[in-house]
Amino acid sequence: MAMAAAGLSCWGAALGAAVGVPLLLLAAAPRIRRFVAGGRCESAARLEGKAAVITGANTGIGKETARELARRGARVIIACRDTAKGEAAAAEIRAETGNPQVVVKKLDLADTKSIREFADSFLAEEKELHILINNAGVMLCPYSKTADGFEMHLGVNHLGHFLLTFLLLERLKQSAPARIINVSSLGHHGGRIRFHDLNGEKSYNRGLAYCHSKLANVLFTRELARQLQGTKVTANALHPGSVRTELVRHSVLMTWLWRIFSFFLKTPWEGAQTSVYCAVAEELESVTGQYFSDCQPAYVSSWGRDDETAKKLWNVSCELLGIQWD
Ligand SMILES: NC(=O)c1ccc[n+]([C@@H]2O[C@H](COP(=O)([O-])OP(=O)(O)OC[C@H]3O[C@@H](n4cnc5c(N)ncnc54)[C@H](O)[C@@H]3O)[C@@H](O)[C@H]2O)c1
Repeated sequence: MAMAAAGLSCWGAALGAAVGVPLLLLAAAPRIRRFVAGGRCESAARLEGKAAVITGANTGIGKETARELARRGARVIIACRDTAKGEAAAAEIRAETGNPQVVVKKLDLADTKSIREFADSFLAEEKELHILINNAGVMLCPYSKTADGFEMHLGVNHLGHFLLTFLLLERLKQSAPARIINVSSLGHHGGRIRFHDLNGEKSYNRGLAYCHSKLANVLFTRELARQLQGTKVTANALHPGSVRTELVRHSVLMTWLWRIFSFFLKTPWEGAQTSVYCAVAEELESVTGQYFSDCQPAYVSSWGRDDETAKKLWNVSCELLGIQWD
C-alpha cells in the first residue's frame, strides 16, 4: 500500500515537472530574451555627410552595423573578401534604408598586399573617413597562415586591422572628429600575448589563438588611444555579446551548440548595437581607450590593462609588418 502511494507520488512529481518546467520556461522566455539582447544604442544621432568603413560587413554583426549606419545617412564602405556577397548585402541595405551611398570594396585581411590595395583605392576615391570599424574576424581556425606567413587569428584579427588602421589614419585625422572601433571579445580574458611564439609554431590551440588575438585588439586600442591623445580621433574596443552568426563555422561542435542554444544568443542586429553605440553616441565624442559591452563600459582583463605589453605588442606588430608608426 505504502509502496503504491510512493509510486503514485513519484509519477505525480514527474508529471508536475514535465508540465511545470516548460510552462515556467515559457513564462520566463521574454525576460530571458530581454537579458540576452543586452543594451541598445538609444542615440538618435544622424550621420549625413559622414563616411564609415566597416570590415567584414557582408555578413553577421558587420552587416547589421552597416545597415544601422546607412539608416542614419552615412556613406558606408563595406570592406570584404567576397565582393559578390558584399554587393548582395549592399543592395539589400540600399533598398531597405533608401540610402544609395553603400558601396563595396575588396579587402582580404589575410594578405597585406590586398590591405594596401584597398587603402590605395580608398584614399584615391574617398575624400573623408569619420568612422573605421575593425569588425572582421575569424575564430577556431585549424592551424593555417596568412599570405604573409602570420598565424591566421593573429594575422586577420590583429595584424590585418593594425595595418589597415595605420594606412587610413591620416585620412581619419584630416576628417576629425573621427572614431576607430575595434571589435574584440569577452574571449580576450582568456588571452595572453605569447611573444616567444606569436605564430603558434611551438604549440597551437585554436580556441586560445582566438583569445590571444582578441586580447591583441584590446591592447592595440589602448596604445592607439594613447598615441592619438591631442588629436580628435578616438579609439575604443568592444565585446558584441554572444551572437547568432557564422563565426563558429570552423567547429562542428560549436556550430551545433550555437544552434541548440540559439535562444540564448543575440541576434546579429542586437550584436551590432554596441558597435553602433561606439560609432555614434554623442556622449562618447571624446571618450577613448575604453572597452564596452552592452552599450556600457565593461571590465577589461588585467592583461588587457598592461601598458608595457601594449607598447611591446605595438613595436613587434610594426616590425612584423615592416612599418614605422610613431
Ligand atoms: N558572434 C559572436 O558571438 C562574437 C562574440 C565576440 C566577438 N565577436 C566578434 O565580432 C566580429 C564579427 O563576427 P561575426 O560574429 O559577425 O562573424 P561573421 O563570421 O558573420 O563575420 C565575420 C566577417 O569577417 C570576415 N572575414 C573573415 N576573414 C576575413 C579576411 N581575411 N578578410 C576580410 N574579411 C574577413 C568574414 O567574411 C565575415 O564577413 C568578429 O571580430 C568576432 O571576433 C563575435
